[in-house]
Amino acid sequence: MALISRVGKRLRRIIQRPGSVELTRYEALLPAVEKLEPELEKLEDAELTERAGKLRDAIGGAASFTDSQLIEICALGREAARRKLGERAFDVQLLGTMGLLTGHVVQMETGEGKTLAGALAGAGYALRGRRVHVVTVNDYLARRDAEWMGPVYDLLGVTVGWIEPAHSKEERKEAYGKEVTYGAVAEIGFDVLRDRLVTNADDLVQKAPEVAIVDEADSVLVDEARVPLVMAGSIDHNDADEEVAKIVRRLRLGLHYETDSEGRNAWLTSAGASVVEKSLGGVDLYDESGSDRLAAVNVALHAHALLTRDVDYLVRDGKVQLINAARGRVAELQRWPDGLQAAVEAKEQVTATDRGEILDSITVQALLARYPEVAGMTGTAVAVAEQLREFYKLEVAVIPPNTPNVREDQQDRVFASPSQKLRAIEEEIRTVHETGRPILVGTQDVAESEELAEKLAKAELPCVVLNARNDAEEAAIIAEAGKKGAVTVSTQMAGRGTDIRLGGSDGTTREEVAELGGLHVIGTARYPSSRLDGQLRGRSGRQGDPGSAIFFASLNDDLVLSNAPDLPDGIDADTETGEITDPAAHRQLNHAQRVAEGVDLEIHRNTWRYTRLIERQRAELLEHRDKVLHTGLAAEELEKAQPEKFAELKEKLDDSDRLEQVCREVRLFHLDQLWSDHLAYLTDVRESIHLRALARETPLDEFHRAAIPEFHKIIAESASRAAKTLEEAEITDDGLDLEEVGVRRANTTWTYLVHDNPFDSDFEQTVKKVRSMMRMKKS
Ligand SMILES: Nc1ncnc2c1ncn2[C@@H]1O[C@H](COP(=O)(O)OP(=O)(O)OP(=O)(O)O)[C@@H](O)[C@H]1O
Repeated sequence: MALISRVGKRLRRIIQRPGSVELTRYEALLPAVEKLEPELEKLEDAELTERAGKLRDAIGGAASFTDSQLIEICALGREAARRKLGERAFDVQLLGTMGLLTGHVVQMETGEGKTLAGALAGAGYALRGRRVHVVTVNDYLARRDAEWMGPVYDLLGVTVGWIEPAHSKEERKEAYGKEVTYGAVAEIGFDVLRDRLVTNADDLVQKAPEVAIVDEADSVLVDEARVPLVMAGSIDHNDADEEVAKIVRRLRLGLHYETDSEGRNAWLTSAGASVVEKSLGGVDLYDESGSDRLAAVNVALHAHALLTRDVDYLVRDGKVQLINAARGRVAELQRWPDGLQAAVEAKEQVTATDRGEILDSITVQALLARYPEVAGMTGTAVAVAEQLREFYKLEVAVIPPNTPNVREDQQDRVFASPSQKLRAIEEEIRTVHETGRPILVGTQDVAESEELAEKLAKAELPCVVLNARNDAEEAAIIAEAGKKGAVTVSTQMAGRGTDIRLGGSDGTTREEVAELGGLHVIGTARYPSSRLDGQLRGRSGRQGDPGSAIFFASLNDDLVLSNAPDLPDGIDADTETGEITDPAAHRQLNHAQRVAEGVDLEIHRNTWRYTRLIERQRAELLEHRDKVLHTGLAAEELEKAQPEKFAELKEKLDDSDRLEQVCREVRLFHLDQLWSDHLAYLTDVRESIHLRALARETPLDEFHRAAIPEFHKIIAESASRAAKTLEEAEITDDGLDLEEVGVRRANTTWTYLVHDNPFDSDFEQTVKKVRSMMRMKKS
């Protein structure tokens, strides 16, 4: 017995990956959940709802769940799902639900039923009296999951809603009024930003945040964490310098400009600078008067030299559309910072989009930090366990699969050059295709997927391409990707949430395809993150299906060149095929990926250090703004500052609510304006700190020194500006003529996400530092 328990413990340690929480506590509750089943099965629907209501009465307002409450929630949830979806929640799904209810990020493999596990947790939190937001990665999933799980919530007596971009303010208010609200992360964030600008408390759509359950948690909490969501306003137009774009287009790499090996920076050589100066009519770019022009040239050069069409962006419908590298999809709503966006638009000669003053912004990380309780679910959390702990204080719980994964993950094949690698990939596709097994090839970008498809067509190996350009056909392509003989070439798009069923949509040849060995996945290069590799592999072997996966790589792939270019000596390649079997080559490849991941983490850390100060300032400001919004503070202050004019206004309006509202609008106008100016100032400081860093000052300290005193002026300044407005504005029948004194809010506002800001902070230094640190560690 003792031996069995020792072996069991050891086995558990192996299964229980490092960095994950013990599941024993939850597993021990499963028998009790099962025991309740016959009793609950006998209840009428109404009785089941009533029982959930009793649980609500017992636990409403509690700070956490006791074991018996977890048991009751799981038992009621399992029964509700069985009745309403015809799906009795598996034990592993209930482990996921319990992990979520205790504030963890649960790792459940693809296709294991996270949607239901998340919904039962949503219902559990709601019964404890918490308002829940289930945060999804896109609008489609928000609606799909809310509608799909709606009947389960309903039976448990919990109200549910969702938000999507087309929703009106009223519809949003209603959706946020439900106990559980599903919404895409961007949409929830935009509502937060819009709420921050209302001048009348009745216009608020959200209530205070309480619980967030984040779907695809690694993607949202880590990959997209530093992406700012922006709310902009005003009406001016973007004037990209087309003349500069035209000049820069003629410049040649090596002669007129250089780039660093990571492709992050580009700069003019002296020959390049003199060509530009001459073309601009003999200006001196480097004297004081030329600095605007120099900035425009630098941005245009960045757009020209470092951003590549069909890799970083597409040009579709006369618009520049950014590609999200991690997902391989068009990044809806995203744009680069203004200058760069305009420069790329000028480079591609498409109509410039509007530019606006940033009214407010929030990063995804700061958005989630607002929730006192956060939990998440994803197929790949362990690889980012450290970051989840560091940035969110979240622990990972690894839930075992319901059916064991039997996919065969084959050893990478490494080649000396990309062309030798490509030849081997073609050969692999041909060999496997001849067996009839379906094949999914994952490429790094749109351009590569198209080149490969062309090459395969020439070799009489027809394939279907799925990339950001034809994302509308995604569902149809994926539906048939598991058919016998199918060859699908896809960018990272097929990485997440895509369900490739063996045998294709009708499933008639499922058994035959399974017998052949299932789906074979081929990666054409390792991704900059092992999680992306894992997601591609995960397309095969879903829910116990047979399948296999293999990655091809070359020591001249971008990943290696950018992150670990110094190869150890004495690595030999096969003279004919270029294949390298030396384990040192594999080590180099893994090392390059670890460096890339390290760089990414360091950038995340660095961005967070800056944003943290801004977030603290924002929180302080919002506290004050809330007071102005909900009380008569503005009126009191203005009465004190301008008693005579205030008395005049009071007499005219003869309605204290109206009087308070007029004062509030004036005061909030100035407060919001000052905050927007402050944000612009902080951006300037951050950019100029780059130069100060060269003067050996610590950039972050410098940033704080510049940012803190300016912030402390805002509240007092907004009060004194409001007093001045009251003094100067003419009193009219319905208040003050504010337009006349320039108090006019932006008449159009819009929201977008900023794509990784390449000019951010001390980016380059960070990258170099991490890279050399990683090299030192290795040697
Ligand atoms: N307990 C269950 N019994 C039977 N089928 C289930 C059960 N739970 C989930 N399913 C089914 O499994 C499929 C996958 O579920 P779901 O989409 O929630 O998986 P997932 O974990 O979110 O996958 P992905 O990571 O690919 O998004 C669905 O068709 C769902 O109906």
